[in-house]
Amino acid sequence: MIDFSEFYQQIAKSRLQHWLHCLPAQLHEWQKGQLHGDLPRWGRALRKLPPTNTNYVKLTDSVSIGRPDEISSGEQKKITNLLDQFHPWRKGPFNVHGIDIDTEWRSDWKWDRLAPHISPLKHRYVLDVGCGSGYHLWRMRGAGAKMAVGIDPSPLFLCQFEAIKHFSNGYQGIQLLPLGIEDLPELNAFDTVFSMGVLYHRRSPIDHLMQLKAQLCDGGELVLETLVIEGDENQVLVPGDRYAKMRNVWFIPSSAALVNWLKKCGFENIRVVDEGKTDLGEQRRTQWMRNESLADFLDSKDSNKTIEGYPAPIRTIIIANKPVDPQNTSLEAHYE
Ligand SMILES: Nc1ncnc2c1ncn2[C@@H]1O[C@H](C[S@+](CC[C@H]([NH3+])C(=O)[O-])CC(=O)[O-])[C@@H](O)[C@H]1O
Repeated sequence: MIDFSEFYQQIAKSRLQHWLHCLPAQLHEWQKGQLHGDLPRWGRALRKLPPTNTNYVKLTDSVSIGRPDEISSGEQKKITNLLDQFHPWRKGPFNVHGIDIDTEWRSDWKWDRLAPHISPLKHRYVLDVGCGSGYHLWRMRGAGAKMAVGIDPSPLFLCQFEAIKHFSNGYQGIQLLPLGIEDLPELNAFDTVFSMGVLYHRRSPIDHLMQLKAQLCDGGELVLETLVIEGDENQVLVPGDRYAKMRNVWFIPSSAALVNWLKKCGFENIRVVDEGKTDLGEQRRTQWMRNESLADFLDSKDSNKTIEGYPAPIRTIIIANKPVDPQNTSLEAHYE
């Protein structure tokens, strides 16, 4: 249904080549398990997307692929209708041949907050864990990453990614894989690993941090973005049944507590580079995401509280490094 063979060819020549011992079999199993879900329907919509031909792939300030004047108005309508079959579009925005996919989240705002603080991505191998539709993967390539790999178990987000990629005229060095963090072997190969909006969904956040560390090469950089509460290093919120109507929220620490967790996991050079309340303009209902959004998750009389009475979402960005192991010779020395 989804063809990953070109990606396998790309990584066969790279420092990720050791991943090939398990990845193709894993993805084959995954596709077999999707036969009775929505993937076949989304796959049909993907195959109906008309071929277009562009060399316009702009990834620096936005994700804009293809110019408006490269397609007819009839094609524009057809593409818009097909893209709408991948509703709800949560992470973006994307512009495809002038079609503005105004997603629920302004993921570009998050990118703008973190970009000044991270090590330059030029020539780096980067992994984005829980990458959603892959919006940030495109921005990582735009910032010069040699290869941007995203993992996200949701088949819808894979199809959204493939839909955008369809228009990019064979653009390489970027791929979303339908895997969870728990499915990865210890690759110890990425220069930068991003985990954004994932930690609070994990039942075991310390294991999550250790799994992220196991993907980094020595000295590599972790960019961790997650929900936090205000408070000192001893404060952690474990919400009841729901937090902001989400059922799958487990641990919301303070930034100070999270710094301690990272220390405990053996990270170094840990710094909080940004912390702020989520703005109603950053997560909202749009014509491409017609379900409930942040305004519906907050107390209508007090926007400092969620509808359950918990503190409204505050998000932190923390950067840390995996220590260099003096015993370990650099991966770079082995490949390329
Ligand atoms: N086990 C797992 N492993 C990896 N990903 C997972 C797992 N479980 C769920 N996810 C994925 O993690 C993403 C979290 S959203 C952040 C998107 C982007 N990073 C953003 O910063 O905007 C945050 C939110 O919407 O609450 C979803 O796409 C899940 O499918």
